[in-house]
Amino acid sequence: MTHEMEPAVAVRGLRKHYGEVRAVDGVDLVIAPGEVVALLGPNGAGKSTTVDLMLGLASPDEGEVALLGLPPREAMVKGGVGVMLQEAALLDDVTVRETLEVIAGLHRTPKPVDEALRRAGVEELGDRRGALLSGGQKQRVRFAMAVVSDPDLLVLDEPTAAMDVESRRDFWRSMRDFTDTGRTVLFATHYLEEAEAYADRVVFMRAGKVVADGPVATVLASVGGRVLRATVPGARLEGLLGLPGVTTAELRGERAELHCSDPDRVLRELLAVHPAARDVEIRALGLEEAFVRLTAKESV
Ligand SMILES: Nc1ncnc2c1ncn2[C@@H]1O[C@H](COP(=O)(O)OP(=O)(O)OP(=O)(O)O)[C@@H](O)[C@H]1O
Repeated sequence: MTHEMEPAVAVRGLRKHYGEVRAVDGVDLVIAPGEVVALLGPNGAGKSTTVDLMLGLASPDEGEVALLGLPPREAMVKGGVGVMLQEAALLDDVTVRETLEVIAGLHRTPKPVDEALRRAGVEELGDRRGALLSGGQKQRVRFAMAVVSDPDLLVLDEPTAAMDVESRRDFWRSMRDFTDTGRTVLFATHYLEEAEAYADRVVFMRAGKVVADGPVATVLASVGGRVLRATVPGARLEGLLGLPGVTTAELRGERAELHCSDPDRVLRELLAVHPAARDVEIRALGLEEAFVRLTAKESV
């Protein structure tokens, strides 16, 4: 592989506004070769716009992008970057194999088409025309299209959007084979469990900005994440919120859920006020809860 000394992705001060909407509002992101990074955020956070700017499909108002040390278009033309976008068209009357042959023909050192089909787990779909593919099959074929150039960097926008559970599992198995060879992957997703399972690092966006960036465990720790649950007869929400160390609290019937960073302390405080509290559980915050807390704060 080439470009080993350069970051796979280097984005600095990226901005794109559409009228009043700050779709991307000052994003910095450096991804080292070999990293698998998930881009997360609620609808409208700016993930797709960031991906489009990174790939040179839209031009930024401000900021710079380098992929594998090159301007995006140059990196793409060289075949170093594989791309899987949600809306990538598949021609109805052309077979999957023919589509892949056309794409392979655009690159200098493509993989054999059969190998790309195999990597994407769609060997049996080679002779199928685009019109006859299901939504999930189309996504797998788009993956084959993205890897046929044998790229060092793969950028995927919601790759598993139309897939059922089994297809998603197969897809990620193919992806593992790809990343095991030291390639770099950036994928945007709404499935937090995919980020948790497959990414070395998560980047959370909200309102055009990066609000958290790091390994899953580090991001969870930064959100201060422990949850203490207990059955607390006679509890009232205001009282629970007033306990020292509690950041947020919920109460359903007698079952209380307290978010905090020091659950031992909160438990002592709770028992001091509510000696009858019982069925206590303490667990770490999940990525989904961290996501809600990181992305639901006051708008910036
Ligand atoms: N071409 C455009 N013209 C005007 N506004 C746009 C355009 N593209 C994106 N936006 C706006 O920019 C913001 C960010 O959109 P973007 O599609 O990047 O978000 P996203 O995080 O990818 O969302 P989703 O999870 O729904 O795909 C949104 O408010 C969107 O409406």
